[in-house]
Amino acid sequence: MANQLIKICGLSTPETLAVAVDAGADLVGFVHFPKSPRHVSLETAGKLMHQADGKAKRVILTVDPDDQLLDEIMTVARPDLLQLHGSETIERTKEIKTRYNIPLIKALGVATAHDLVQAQKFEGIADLLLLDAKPAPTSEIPGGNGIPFDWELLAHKSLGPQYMLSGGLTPDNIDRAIRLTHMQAVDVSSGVESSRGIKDIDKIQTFIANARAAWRSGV
Ligand SMILES: O=C(O)c1ccccc1NCC(=O)[C@H](O)[C@H](O)COP(=O)(O)O
Repeated sequence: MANQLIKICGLSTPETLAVAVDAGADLVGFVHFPKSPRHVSLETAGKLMHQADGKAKRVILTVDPDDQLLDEIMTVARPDLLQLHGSETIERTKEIKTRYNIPLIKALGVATAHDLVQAQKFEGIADLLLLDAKPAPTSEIPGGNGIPFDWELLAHKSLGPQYMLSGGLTPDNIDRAIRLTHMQAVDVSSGVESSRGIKDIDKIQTFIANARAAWRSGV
C-alpha cells in the first residue's frame, strides 16, 4: 500500500465503488452491521469485493463479531482487511489475528488524551489503528456518525503511519485536518454522502483530491 492512505467507508453500490476506486481510494470499506444505514449482506459485499479486486484494498467492517460471523465473512466475502469497530479488547483482537491471520483495522474512540494512551496499547496488535470520535450515547451505531473529535489532541504528537484519522472528515475540512494532525492515513463515510447512507460521487472525488493536495503541499 502507498505511504499515504485514503479509505472510503460505507460503500454499497457498484457505481459509487467505481468512482472511489477511479478517484484513487487506497482502501474501500463495506459495512456489515444490520443497524447501519450502510449495511450490506455478505453476498453483496462479495460482489463489490470482486469488482474492486486488484484496484484497492477491500475492507469488511463489523462490530464485536463472534467466530461464526467471522468464519462466514472469510468464506463468503473474503476481504483483504477486517475492521473491528466495536468494543473488542486487546485479547479478542489478538485472538482474531491468530485465528484468521488477516490484516486488522481496530477502531478506537477518542475524546481525551487518555484515549490516545489507551489506543497505543493496540500498536503491534492491529495493523492500522483508526482513531474515530466516540458516538453519542443515543447513537444506534458506534461509527459513521459524522462527528469529529478534537484534532488538537494530535497536533503535537507524532503518531506512526499505522494510525488513521477518522470521524467527521469532509471535502471541506480534510485540508485543515491533515495540516493540523500530520496524519498520513484518513477515513471518511458521512462526509462523502448526500444523505445518510447515500454516497455522493462529487464529494468522494473532491475528498480524495483535497487530501492528496494537502499531502502534496508538504504537510
Ligand atoms: O458507517 C457505519 O454505518 C458504521 C456502522 C457501525 C460501525 C462503524 C461504522 N462506520 C465506521 C467507519 O469506518 C467510518 O468511516 C468512521 O466511523 C467515520 O465515519 P464518519 O464520521 O461518518 O466519516
